[in-house]
Amino acid sequence: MQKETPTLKLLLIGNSNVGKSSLLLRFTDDTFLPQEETSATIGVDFKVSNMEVDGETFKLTIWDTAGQERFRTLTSSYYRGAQGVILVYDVSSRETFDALNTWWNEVNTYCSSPDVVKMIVGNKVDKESSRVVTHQEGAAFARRLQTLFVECSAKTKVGVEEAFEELVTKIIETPSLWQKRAAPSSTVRVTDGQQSNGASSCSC
Ligand SMILES: Nc1nc2c(ncn2[C@@H]2O[C@H](COP(=O)(O)OP(=O)(O)OP(=O)(O)O)[C@@H](O)[C@H]2O)c(=O)[nH]1
Repeated sequence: MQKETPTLKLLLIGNSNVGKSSLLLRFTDDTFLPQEETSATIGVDFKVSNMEVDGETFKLTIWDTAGQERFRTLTSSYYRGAQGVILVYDVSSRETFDALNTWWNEVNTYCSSPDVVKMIVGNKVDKESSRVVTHQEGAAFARRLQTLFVECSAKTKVGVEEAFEELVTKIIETPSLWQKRAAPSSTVRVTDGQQSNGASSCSC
């Protein structure tokens, strides 16, 4: 019998305009859209990508959520089943960095499992001349919250792949997040009203 590809759910959150959709597009399609071609995310969007780690393929479903409050609906359902959450800010905007406290509280409200891997990402490092949040500040904040921390640029590509790789590697190092004890193949479980064959896991 063919082995099922483990599926991981990752979530991008953070203020509007910090570059969540751009990070996702850079990671999945290696593309960056200029300002005039981008638009605010409405509700939620997601893309699927495969990643190989130590010879094993993982299927990533990466959810891009709206930063604008008026476009955020069904918040708790975004988080359901997520194994990794990326909290994004813009290094050239103090307001987006300060808002991480609010995003952090939201994660802790909706992700009850302490195992869910969180990563803080400072985006737009290409805008070095208008940077207002230093690398040290970002790193210190992440250290205080005991999360992973990466700076990157969706525009220049710097750090983007590394961010996703580090997050996924950390998730894989936490088997409780993605491995289900092998259920007999004939077993069908019912979760949240939906049928599931026990292939993927839910942590939140
Ligand atoms: N210079 C620079 N601009 C970026 C970068 N990433 C995104 N942008 C720009 O920032 C703007 C917002 O990017 P989005 O990816 O739409 O931001 P978002 O966080 O998804 O916004 P919402 O969908 O409203 O939550 C766009 O004009 C992007 O082109 C980056 O790394 N560097």
